[in-house]
Amino acid sequence: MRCAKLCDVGKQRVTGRGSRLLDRVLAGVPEGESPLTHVAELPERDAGTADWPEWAPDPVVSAFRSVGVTRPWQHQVAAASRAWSGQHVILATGTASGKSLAYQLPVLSRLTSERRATALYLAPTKALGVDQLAAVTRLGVEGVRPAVFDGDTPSAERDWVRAHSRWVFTNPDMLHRGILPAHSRWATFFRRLAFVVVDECHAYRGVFGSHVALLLRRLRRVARGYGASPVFVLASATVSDPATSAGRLTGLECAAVTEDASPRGARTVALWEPPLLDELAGEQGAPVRRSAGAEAARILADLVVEGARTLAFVRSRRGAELTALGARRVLAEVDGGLARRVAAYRAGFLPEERRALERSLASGELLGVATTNALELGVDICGLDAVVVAGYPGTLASFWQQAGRAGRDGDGALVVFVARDDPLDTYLVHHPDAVLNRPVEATVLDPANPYVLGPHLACAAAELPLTPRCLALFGEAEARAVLDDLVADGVVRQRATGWYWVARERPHASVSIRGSGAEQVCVVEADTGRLLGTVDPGAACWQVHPGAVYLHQGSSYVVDALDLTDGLALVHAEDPEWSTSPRDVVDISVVRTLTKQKHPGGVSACLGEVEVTSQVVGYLRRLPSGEVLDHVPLDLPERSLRTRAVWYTVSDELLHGSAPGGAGLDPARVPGALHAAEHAAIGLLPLFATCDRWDIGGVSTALHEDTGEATVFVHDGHPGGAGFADRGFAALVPWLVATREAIASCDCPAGCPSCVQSPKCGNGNEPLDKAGAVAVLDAVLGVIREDGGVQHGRVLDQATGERCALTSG
Ligand SMILES: Nc1ncnc2c1ncn2[C@@H]1O[C@H](COP(=O)(O)OP(=O)(O)OP(=O)(O)O)[C@@H](O)[C@H]1O
Repeated sequence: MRCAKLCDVGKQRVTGRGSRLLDRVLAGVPEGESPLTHVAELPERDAGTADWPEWAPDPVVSAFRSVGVTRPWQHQVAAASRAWSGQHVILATGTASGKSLAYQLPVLSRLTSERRATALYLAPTKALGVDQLAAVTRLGVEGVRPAVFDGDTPSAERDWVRAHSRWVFTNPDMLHRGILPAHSRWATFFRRLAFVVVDECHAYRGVFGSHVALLLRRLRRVARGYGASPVFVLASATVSDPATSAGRLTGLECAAVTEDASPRGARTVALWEPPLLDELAGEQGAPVRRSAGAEAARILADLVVEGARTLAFVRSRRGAELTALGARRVLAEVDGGLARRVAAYRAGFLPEERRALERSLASGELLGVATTNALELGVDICGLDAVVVAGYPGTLASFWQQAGRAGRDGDGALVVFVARDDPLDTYLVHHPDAVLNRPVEATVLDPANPYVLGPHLACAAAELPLTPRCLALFGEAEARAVLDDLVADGVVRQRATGWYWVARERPHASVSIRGSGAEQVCVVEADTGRLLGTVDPGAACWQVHPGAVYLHQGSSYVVDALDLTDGLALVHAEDPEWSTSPRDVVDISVVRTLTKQKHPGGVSACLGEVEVTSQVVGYLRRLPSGEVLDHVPLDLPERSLRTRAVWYTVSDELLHGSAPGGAGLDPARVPGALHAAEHAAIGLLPLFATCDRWDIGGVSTALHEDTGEATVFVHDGHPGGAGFADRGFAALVPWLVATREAIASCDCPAGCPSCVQSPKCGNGNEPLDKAGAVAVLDAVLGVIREDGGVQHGRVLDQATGERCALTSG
């Protein structure tokens, strides 16, 4: 397969700069050892411009002209005009397609024509908010007084911002903790609020997305309390089904503008799988691939030698440092001057430092930069000669955001995606359509999760009493049920007119919108007493167990002690050469089956509530090459989690049967086959739900006491779930097909991290049966397909005991 595709592409390869650069990078690879699995040529696209809309006041148009924008692009006018006419709108077009102008134009026009109107801008990161403020300030439109209001704003300035700024740039954290609880101090601002801009809205997914969805409903309620109904303008480089995603996030009907009319240079996209190494052994003696970071360093160095301005995106901060270092080392042997033109970039940079970096990349003074995704959002770096993406960044949205930095008008650019040792990456480099022709994944969030809804209803009640009329905003029935619990807990009091917050202290400070909502574990440097950060209590045993290497703002620390009772992890600064990966053992019981599809032939697929009991039992120390140093045991308490899971059961006849369609497995092979199928399924779910494999977990067993059959569970890692299991259930067939393909297309003999080994398996990746997993998945998929796919299944709702036809597949 590999060869055929390459030859096809080879024939039609054009001589653009992208393919010339790729040839240079491949020059040193021995014949027959090409790491390429696919090469695609993406054509150039011309700009589609439009006239400035008639409603845009002259001073605003002149401001844009003064920064070099002579004519807007068509999608900018389409989105801006919708927002101007009062329609909520989401603009979902590519990286660097000028999304900022699309919201700046209606907002600045309104602020110019209505001298009292105000606007709010929300960014997922502080840095992006500061960058966008700088862009609006540069436009210099009179009377707007744009200002940042975030955790870094000195208190002396805060009063000024509240009183005078007409366009406030902030983030969800500040809106939650600083603005909504003190809304009476913002009364004038809220009364005149005309627009809310939600930038990079695909960042709001999973539990964080569910929090932000409820936060936006709280914002709408407070604004309504002051008589305002602002228009929402959302922007994202890439979200799937944008109108639905925006609707779920804001609770409002949103129009979508998706046709991208910005110009784009031609790009050569190469998919690259590093070779398996003979000399290194991973867990259970499995082969290890050359690390994506090491491969990226070499590619980066080759591109720099060619004079190509290149960004290499690497998954971790440490990885970014190591990749830059690796590239510099290679270059030092060629030309010391070139080595100095490579740098690392990671989180924690100040806006001035980002600007300086943008300038030196644009001028060519810097040729190569290895970076984390800190450079993904809101950095005006585009038109580069090459981008190397080392390791799938988790979502297709992020992948295109990163790849979109490459592409110059006229002469092409190169994008190289280097697979990591991981089933999802393996799948992607062997299935180019899943990278090149697939719509980006749906943004999954679940504002009805009672664990998230409860804290937000408490905050809402503390902001303004909740009346029965408001409940529709928060999902009527779910909100009533959660309020009943809050009343029973004595947190809110119900009166004839509604629900009232009773305590003196407001609940906001104890609600973390970036985690589960529970009290956080503080990570403190023991020597200095400095608070480095906080960790979700549910994740503490994972992230800050004794001995864990903890990274903060690019610096490395090692955990000395974890005290779960006091919520404290003590660390010291240390940068060992290894990283650590925790191992846990997990048990699962079914609390309630919500939907069940029973397929004649021996397979059932279910979605439901489960109780997961897990215990971190040790951790692996691993070198950057992937080599495992040792396993260190730990003694930590069990943790119990009530969440949602998707699971399938397989009958003994189907597992053992040798008739056509049966897996034909000897009973002794079943545990290893199910275990391998479970690991790969966890690795592949992020292809369908915007989650990380660390957001989910799994259990497989040859006989589960609740189902009475061989069962594979994949569960959400957050209390109440974040929608990931639901998404897995909805996409069961394509998900299992991709899982099977990822296993089958890995060329290792008996299982490795690229297919069925899991980096967090509590059983030390034992037993695993790679061929058995393919046999089980073939048998399961055969039965489901025989039954006409999932759409024709029946649903058993055990909560009501009713049977109804399944409507979603
Ligand atoms: N109509 C236009 N004509 C020419 N240049 C434009 C136009 N609109 C925007 N630009 C320029 O395109 C670049 C990218 O714009 P912008 O940063 O708004 O894109 P974006 O879509 O928000 O990017 P990202 O995906 O990184 O968030 C900027 O330098 C901007 O000045």
